[in-house]
Amino acid sequence: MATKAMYLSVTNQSLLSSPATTKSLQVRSFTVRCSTGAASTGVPVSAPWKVSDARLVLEDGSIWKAKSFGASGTQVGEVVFNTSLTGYQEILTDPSYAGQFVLMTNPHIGNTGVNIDDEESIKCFLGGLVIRSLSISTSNWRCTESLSDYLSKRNIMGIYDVDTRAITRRLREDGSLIGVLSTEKSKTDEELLEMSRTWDIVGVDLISTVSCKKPYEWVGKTDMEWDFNSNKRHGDAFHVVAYDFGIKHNILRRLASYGCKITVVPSTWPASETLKMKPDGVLFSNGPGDPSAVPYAVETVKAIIGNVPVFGICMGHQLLGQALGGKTYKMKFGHHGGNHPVRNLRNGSVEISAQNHNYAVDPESLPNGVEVTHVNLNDGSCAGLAFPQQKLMSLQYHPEASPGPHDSDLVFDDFMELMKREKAST
Ligand SMILES: NC(=O)CC[C@H](N)C(=O)O
Repeated sequence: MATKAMYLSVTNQSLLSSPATTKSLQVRSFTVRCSTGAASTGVPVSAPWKVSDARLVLEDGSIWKAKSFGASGTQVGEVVFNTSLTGYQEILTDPSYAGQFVLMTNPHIGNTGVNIDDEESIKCFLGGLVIRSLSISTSNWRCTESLSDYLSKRNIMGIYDVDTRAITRRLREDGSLIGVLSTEKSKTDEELLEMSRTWDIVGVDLISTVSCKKPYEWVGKTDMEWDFNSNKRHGDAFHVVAYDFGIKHNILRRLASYGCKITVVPSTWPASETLKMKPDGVLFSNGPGDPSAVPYAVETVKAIIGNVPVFGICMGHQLLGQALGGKTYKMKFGHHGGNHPVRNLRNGSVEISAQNHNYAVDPESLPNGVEVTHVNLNDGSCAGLAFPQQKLMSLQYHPEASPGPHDSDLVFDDFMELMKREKAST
């Protein structure tokens, strides 16, 4: 197996570096001879490299031949591109990607394998993974499994050897597209195209498919060696109720590291039950899909705001925007990556942030008194809100993420301050 992988590497590299087909063909015959010894017997052998066995059919009619890894089958989803250089495991386990295929623009994926510490939830909720090149070996001291085995066990489809740059350009020009991934030869291109054109992600409640089913307590903190802001803690122990719309574990770890006692509740948990618990604060989490498709969650948020300090992250921010009377809209291709510059309008500083969203709050639609606190510097879209009168703060991006920079982590301090002020005033 290792030998086969080695030859695949040689073949692929040569194909990439040489424009001459003859040269790549020479390398291929070299691979056959050396890996099987068949040349000496003259017996023809099947190619030791993997041939295209999967298709990605986009709703615009384009068909992309690819090689499969992970699960087989047929799956429909919205294709989004993510520009992060690292963190594919956190992306795979971020429940906000439910219903979507993530295309990584970084061409080389799988090189650090996967490990037991980087999971952001209990499973992979995304529809599939689309990459240019699948690393043939893993090299990382924390690695416990290869990406390929990991996806197979979780029944998630992946494809590689596909022109991710060309697809990304198409998504940038035309906006997000629905696609169908298939390894099933029996399905025609037309059938797959029809599937992509009849499925939609807009207006679908996806948070109910990822949320926990009953409340639970969370105690795990960020591992000390990864905790960059531990000297800033002031030692108060706040009780936070965290609404699980698809919550990432690192949000919970960060709150635990700040000394919070955390009760995680399902997306349908009634506001009245939350208020009965008399929490010091409520967190509305990230989550998948269209914020307009979950009016019950908006009603819950509406019933809670004003009563206790609240913090919304991503989907939570969008639901707060709607609960305040504002509107959300679908962006052309959204923001998915680990290096989005955001300006904090309160102090003028710029944060490099991790982002993953296709929807945004329209600041023009918000009532007077609501302050836009953060702006995405790539396109000027709203990246954060505050409404001090209602003890409310929110971010459209991910302060808990660690794409390299930890610039946004201090916002958890702001949430602690909000709860501290409220506690002192009551
Ligand atoms: N990460 C999130 O919470 C994503 C929010 C929402 N599903 C969007 O795509 O905009």
